[in-house]
Amino acid sequence: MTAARVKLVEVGPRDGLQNEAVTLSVAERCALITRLAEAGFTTIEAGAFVSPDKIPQMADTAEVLAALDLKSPIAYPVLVPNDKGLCAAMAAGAREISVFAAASDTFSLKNIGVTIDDSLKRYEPVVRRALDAGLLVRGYVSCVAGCPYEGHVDPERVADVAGALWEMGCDEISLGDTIGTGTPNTILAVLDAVEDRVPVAQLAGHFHDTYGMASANVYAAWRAGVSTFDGSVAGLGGCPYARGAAGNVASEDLVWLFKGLGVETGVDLTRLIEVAYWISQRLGREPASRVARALAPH
Ligand SMILES: CC(C)(COP(=O)([O-])OP(=O)([O-])OC[C@H]1O[C@@H](n2cnc3c(N)ncnc32)[C@H](O)[C@@H]1OP(=O)([O-])[O-])[C@@H](O)C(=O)NCCC(=O)NCCSC(=O)C[C@@](C)(O)CC(=O)[O-]
Repeated sequence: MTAARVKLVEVGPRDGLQNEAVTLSVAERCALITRLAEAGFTTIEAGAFVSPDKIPQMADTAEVLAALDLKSPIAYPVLVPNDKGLCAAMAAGAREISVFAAASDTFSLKNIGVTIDDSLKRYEPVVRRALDAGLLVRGYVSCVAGCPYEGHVDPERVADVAGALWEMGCDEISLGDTIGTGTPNTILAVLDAVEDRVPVAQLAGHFHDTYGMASANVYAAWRAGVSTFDGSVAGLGGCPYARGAAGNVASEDLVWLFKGLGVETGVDLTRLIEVAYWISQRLGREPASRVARALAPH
């Protein structure tokens, strides 16, 4: 059953900016978030409470949250890797957090310094505490269609990690094709395995566009019943622990794709493209999205 309305999660201010060479100021990060909200996004990933030594672009996420209206209907989730991150997120007033695991041990070790099993043990009390405090919790699984270090990833491994996060109480599980090697068949095999453990309505597709397959993967996942998709304005970003990985599917591509399918997103494409050009100029790059380039503002 395909959804007539999809939820688009704008991850540019986190996943996008975390891998850009230019580190933006808090004011610029807030301006980006505000413009994305004005374009119609209702969920905007606002930052990450991770080590500033590892990801300097996400330093001062508490200051970003302090400048946002956290009581507005717009959700501003933040990444949290451990209890220290949760404490900081809660102190900053976050109402939604995301924990992030992987389906590859090597990637997990490079990204967060622990194996998959140890990460799940670490997340269990973090998720419980966040839920007890009334926060919403998303669980990410990286490398669902391939790992930059280990290559092939077994869909059953993805299902085990997604299932473990779901059983911890996560409200939503986002399946990350971190290096963008997936094609529709790969993604459908992953969904097939994961759906035995997590209801499809609670899944999100998080596809990077390294090989230009992200929109095809979104379409396949939507046809398979997924109705939440992550995207990044202008296709910003990548992952610091996956060298060569391109950014997320551009949010402009998502809006264009779903517009063509007659599916409601709530996002104004013209305003979004203005934001794509504004942030790209600030970062000294071109928007990665061909939709944005085709519809470039004069
Ligand atoms: C996970 C850690 C923190 C472990 O880092 P660690 O070094 O193993 O942790 P530690 O406990 O040994 O602590 C070392 C230092 O980090 C500090 N520290 C410890 N925790 C925190 C924290 N929460 N916030 C701030 N500082 C922290 C801690 O206080 C200490 O400081 P020191 O005493 O040396 O001054 C580190 O490896 C880290 O921050 N890694 C960055 C992970 C990251 O942000 N990756 C990118 C996001 S994931 C992604 O992009 C994929 C995704 C989600 O988009 C989906 C997809 O596309 O696949």
